Amino acid sequence: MTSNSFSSTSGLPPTELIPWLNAEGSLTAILEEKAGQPLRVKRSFEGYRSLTLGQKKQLGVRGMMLNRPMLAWVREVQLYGNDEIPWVQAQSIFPLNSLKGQSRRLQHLKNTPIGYVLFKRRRTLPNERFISHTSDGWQRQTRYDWYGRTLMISETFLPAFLTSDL
Ligand SMILES: C=C(O[C@@H]1C=C(C(=O)O)C=C[C@H]1O)C(=O)O
Repeated sequence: MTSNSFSSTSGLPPTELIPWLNAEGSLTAILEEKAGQPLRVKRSFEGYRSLTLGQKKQLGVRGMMLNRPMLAWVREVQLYGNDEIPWVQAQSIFPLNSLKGQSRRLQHLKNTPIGYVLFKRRRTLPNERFISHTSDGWQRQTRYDWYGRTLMISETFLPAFLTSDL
């Protein structure tokens, strides 16, 4: 179940981007289909960070917990299709309590796309999605419920994505 809310100062996204912003399931899978080759992932950051108030709210944190410091594992990447310049930049936030048991492997992905793990057994996952326009491009922020663990993935479609043959 996805509820999409468009919030932007410059009206609606370009028509050709809307199916990508709304796509259910793994973005990796449809980017690879478009590229005709495996997605290349370049990591720019991976490690523990203290969450901002905004990030805590996006993760659904409420009440007193909002005022407490909250650590999460954060991964920031650029995703490459069949171009020399990146199509998407992404940030994934895993609150520590979402990194128990099996999901600890999400901290050791290296250049494997998260999508390979998240959508390994299920084509789609329950989620709530927010779409907005940022200075880097149109962005979708998805809060996933992954077997009871909450994680937040933001994906921004960079200008190169729009100029590639859609
Ligand atoms: C979350 C997915 O994985 C993709 C891969 C990412 C990564 O490896 O860090 C981040 C965001 C996604 O675009 C997906 O396939 O939907």
